[in-house]
Amino acid sequence: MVRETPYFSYAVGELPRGCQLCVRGEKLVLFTTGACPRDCFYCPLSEKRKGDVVYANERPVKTVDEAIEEAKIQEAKGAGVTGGDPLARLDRTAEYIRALKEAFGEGFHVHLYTTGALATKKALERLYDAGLDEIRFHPDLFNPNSRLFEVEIRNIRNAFDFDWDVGGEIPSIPGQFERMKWYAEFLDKLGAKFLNVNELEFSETNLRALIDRGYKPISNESAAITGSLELGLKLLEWGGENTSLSYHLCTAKLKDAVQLRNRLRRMAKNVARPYMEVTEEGTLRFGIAEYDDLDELYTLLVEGAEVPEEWLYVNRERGRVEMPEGVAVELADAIEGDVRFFIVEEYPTFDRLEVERVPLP
Ligand SMILES: C[S@@+](CC[C@H](N)C(=O)[O-])C[C@H]1O[C@@H](n2cnc3c(N)ncnc32)[C@H](O)[C@@H]1O
Ligand code: SF4
Repeated sequence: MVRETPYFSYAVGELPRGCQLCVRGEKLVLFTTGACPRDCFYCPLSEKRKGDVVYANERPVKTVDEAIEEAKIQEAKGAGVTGGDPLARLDRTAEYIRALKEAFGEGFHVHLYTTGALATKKALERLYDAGLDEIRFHPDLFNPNSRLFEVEIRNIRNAFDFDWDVGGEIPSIPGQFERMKWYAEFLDKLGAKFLNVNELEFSETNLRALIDRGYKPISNESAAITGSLELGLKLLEWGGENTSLSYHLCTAKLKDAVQLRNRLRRMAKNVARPYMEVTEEGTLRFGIAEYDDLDELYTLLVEGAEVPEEWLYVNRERGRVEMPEGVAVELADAIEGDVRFFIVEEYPTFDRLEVERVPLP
């Protein structure tokens, strides 16, 4: 019953539509607020994202138009609306969903993650009217002292009044099999479509709390927590036999090696300048030269070394001149003095995260 997918994940039944697009890197990640009524010990949000901030992928946005522009760069076919709890800023969340649907058409698939704490019938109606296609609930299952759990569970029922896909999405927390099973049965009785289970991962902000509870990363190279994947698989095996839900066990490796890589590749082809090479990984690879005086450096390269101007780009923000990799290699050999040459690899994301820097001799 449980099958391994081509994306390093596991499934019972069909993948939710939101996941089908996400694994191909076709979902814009729209973070509409860091505000959240909960305080989960495993919360992965960075300090920066815990505020009332809006991001489209890695890009901080102030307007709907900026989010639409980001979706265009990615050639996104849908969006996953996340947070925080997007319902904590309902007006803004509904505005962004509506605007994306208007800009890209009805077929642009939008799914949303929520705690359920604020999912009144009225709030859900607003999201439905804005065009939301799929909703995923993550109630406070693993907190025995929860103030919100009862309300969240009651609110989930409200979602079945609308013609959209309803499911659950929870992390797989070692030691919590009974709670996970309980939630699967609850969703099944309501007639939900799916339950997604995430392999538990640590981040900078939750590592201490996870270690204090006895959880450990599986290795130095991975953010995944020991035992989470195995427990998720056990739930899928049980669920496949005992419920009619579809299940998707989403692994740390899927997020890293498949979803992110595919999204980067889609973006890279649209942001690469002519002197940049797009790698298999979806990163941008090119050469750079650094020197205190960029104008002097530019003149040296054009007049002294006779590099065609169209191969050079003066990036003042980053304090460097950019060029094709091969040109940097040749110049590093030919030019003596204080100019420093490197080959760099960067993400094609708004923040242009540098992932590799090799100095040229
Ligand atoms: C990152 S959250 C975003 C929406 C909302 N903040 C929430 O927690 O539901 C999306 C999903 O990630 C999962 N999740 C939360 N913390 C996690 C962690 N530390 N590792 C892996 N998955 C996690 C939950 O299953 C949640 O449904
Ligand atoms: S519901 Fe999500 S954002 Fe809110 S505290 Fe839990 S993990 Fe963090």
